[in-house]
Formats: sequence, structure tokens, C-alpha cells
Amino acid sequence: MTDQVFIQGLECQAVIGVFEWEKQIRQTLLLDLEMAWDNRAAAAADDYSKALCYDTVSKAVTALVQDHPHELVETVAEKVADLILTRFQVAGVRVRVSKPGAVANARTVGVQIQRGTF
Ligand SMILES: Nc1nc2c(c(=O)[nH]1)N=C([C@H](O)[C@@H](O)CO)CN2
Repeated sequence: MTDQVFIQGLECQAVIGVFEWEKQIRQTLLLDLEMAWDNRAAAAADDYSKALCYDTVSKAVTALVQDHPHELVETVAEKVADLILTRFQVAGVRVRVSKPGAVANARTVGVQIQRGTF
């Protein structure tokens, strides 16, 4: 099954980082999500209830990332993947977490993980 629902560049203001000064501020994280989802039923019936709602997922992920402090972008990626797999019954997910402010001479840095099956 190759269908996906995706979310690109989801901007979150998070308490994120290993250093003490980072725990006192919010920094931008950008999330890219790809979720395995068979879109045929929703499309055939033109039925929102059969779709994976990117707005609902975006709100849930934003709350998770913004409402709890984390040290590592790896932890954020794992928690987001777990949320999507469990709360939204998605079979597979790719999560990319970018921290654009972290390295002065890099456009961005971060991690990408894949969990479940596509
Ligand atoms: N693989 C990782 N490396 C680093 C992380 C991280 O979350 N994962 N974090 C930091 C610091 O918080 C850094 O972003 C401060 O600028 C360093 N390396």
C-alpha cells in the first residue's frame, strides 16, 4: 500500500535541548510527517470520516511537542511516531525533526525515523 497522508514543515515552539540555557527558552522545531494511509475509501465516498485528518494530527503533534520539555530531537521523533501509530491507527510513519537554529553554519540539523510498515 503506497498511499500516504503527509504534513510538511509543521512549526512548533518547543523547550528542546541538552544545555541549561536551552531549558529556559523556546526554539523552533520543524516536523515533516509521512503516514501510511489507504485513501481509497475516503476518496470513493468523498467521506471525511474515512480520511486521516491532517489538521487533527497536526494539532495533536503540536501539543505533544510544545507542552513537554525534551532534551533530544530523537526523543521528540520517537514520541511523535508513537502518538501517530497508536492514537490514529496508522500502520507506518516517517518523522523528520529539524532544529534549524542549532548549528550556526548549517541550514538545519535533526533526525529522521521510520516506524511501523508502509
Ligand atoms: N543527535 C543529537 N545531537 C545533538 C542534539 C540532539 O538533540 N540530538 N542536541 C544538541 C544541543 O541541544 C544543541 O542543539 C544545542 O545547540 C547537540 N547535539
